[in-house]
Amino acid sequence: MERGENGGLKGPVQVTAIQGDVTQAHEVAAAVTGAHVVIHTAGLVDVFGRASPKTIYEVNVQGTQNVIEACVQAGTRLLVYTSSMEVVGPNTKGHPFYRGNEDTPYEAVHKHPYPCSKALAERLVLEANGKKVRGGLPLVTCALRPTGIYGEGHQIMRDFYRQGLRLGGRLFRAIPASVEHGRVYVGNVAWMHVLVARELEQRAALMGGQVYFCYDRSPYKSYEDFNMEFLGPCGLRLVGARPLLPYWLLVLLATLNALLQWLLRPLLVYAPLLNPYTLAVANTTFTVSTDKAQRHFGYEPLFSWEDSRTRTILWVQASEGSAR
Ligand SMILES: NC(=O)c1ccc[n+]([C@@H]2O[C@H](COP(=O)([O-])OP(=O)(O)OC[C@H]3O[C@@H](n4cnc5c(N)ncnc54)[C@H](O)[C@@H]3O)[C@@H](O)[C@H]2O)c1
Ligand SMILES: C[C@@H](CO)CCC[C@@H](C)[C@H]1CC[C@H]2[C@@H]3[C@H](O)C=C4C[C@@H](O)CC[C@]4(C)[C@H]3CC[C@]12C
Repeated sequence: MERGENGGLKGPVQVTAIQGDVTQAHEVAAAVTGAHVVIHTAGLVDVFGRASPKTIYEVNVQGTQNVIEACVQAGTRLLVYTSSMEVVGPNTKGHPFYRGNEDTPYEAVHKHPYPCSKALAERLVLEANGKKVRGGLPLVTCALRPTGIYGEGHQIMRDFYRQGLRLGGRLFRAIPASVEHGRVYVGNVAWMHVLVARELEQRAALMGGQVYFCYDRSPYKSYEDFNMEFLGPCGLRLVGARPLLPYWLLVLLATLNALLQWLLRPLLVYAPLLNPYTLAVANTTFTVSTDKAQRHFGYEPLFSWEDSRTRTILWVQASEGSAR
């Protein structure tokens, strides 16, 4: 194997897939045994009410506890956790977080099961830093907090695309363009994980117990305007310079959806995109501006904004065939 541009090993890599459920401690233990570093990214991402709060807790919190325990038992010293921006916010009060960093004061108050579970899991991971693993050495942990991830495989982007096609090539603005929402390209999120995994051992004193926002040079825009960076070149247009529906009506629709979800629960899972929580997230400014990852472990985005945009557009276009 030779060294690549970024100093990493280049060439074929052997991957062994081990399938397992993080809620099953013995399955996690089997997967972790013999590992030098663990990147724990598994999670139940549900802000739509598809899964019960109990299931979200079991996967995201109990699952993370199982991963920590497996590291301790197996003597694995390095643990990287995929947390989320939602551990910080937007909070239930709708306070904006504008170009914030890891040290920006913010009242992180959550009620929804998903951010609550991510916050609890992140705390478990950070508190486990320094815990003795088998063999007596200390565990070194850190947490990465991506903002809204986009790129190939982004299901919600595909859903918006299909909806736009059904509506004759149009989407209708619901959120003011002035509300900025942080986004990061999936390849850069992955790259940041790889760098942390690579550097954590050497820089344990600096990086152990730390949190890092995942960021790149994607532009600051509203959720809908950002999506149009990809959906526009795929033939869709966003109608309206301002939201077409007044905010109070969106709140009413979101509340009706929540009520319907509750009423229909015994019969079926009704989980539309719009609910009071997703509306609040989409309608609250949350953007990150930081260089902590660069300072601590030399992170630079692997994919430029232009590359990230092109790759995402190509993926959306490729999904067109299956959309019709
Ligand atoms: N999508 C985002 O915008 C975003 C933003 C910030 C953080 N995150 C975090 O990134 C991680 C990956 O999210 P994603 O958006 O790729 O979601 P995803 O649903 O595509 O990936 C989650 C993965 O976890 C696996 N998983 C779920 N339950 C499991 C279980 N019980 N045992 C083992 N594996 C299980 C799924 O099979 C899936 O492969 C999650 O931890 C999520 O909280 C996502
Ligand atoms: C009101 C609609 C008009 O078009 C738009 C609704 C969009 C919402 C469904 C999404 C807006 C923001 C998204 C979330 C955000 O990007 C960050 C997240 C963090 C991550 O850990 C999980 C996914 C998510 C919660 C993401 C989910 C979808 C949105 C709420």
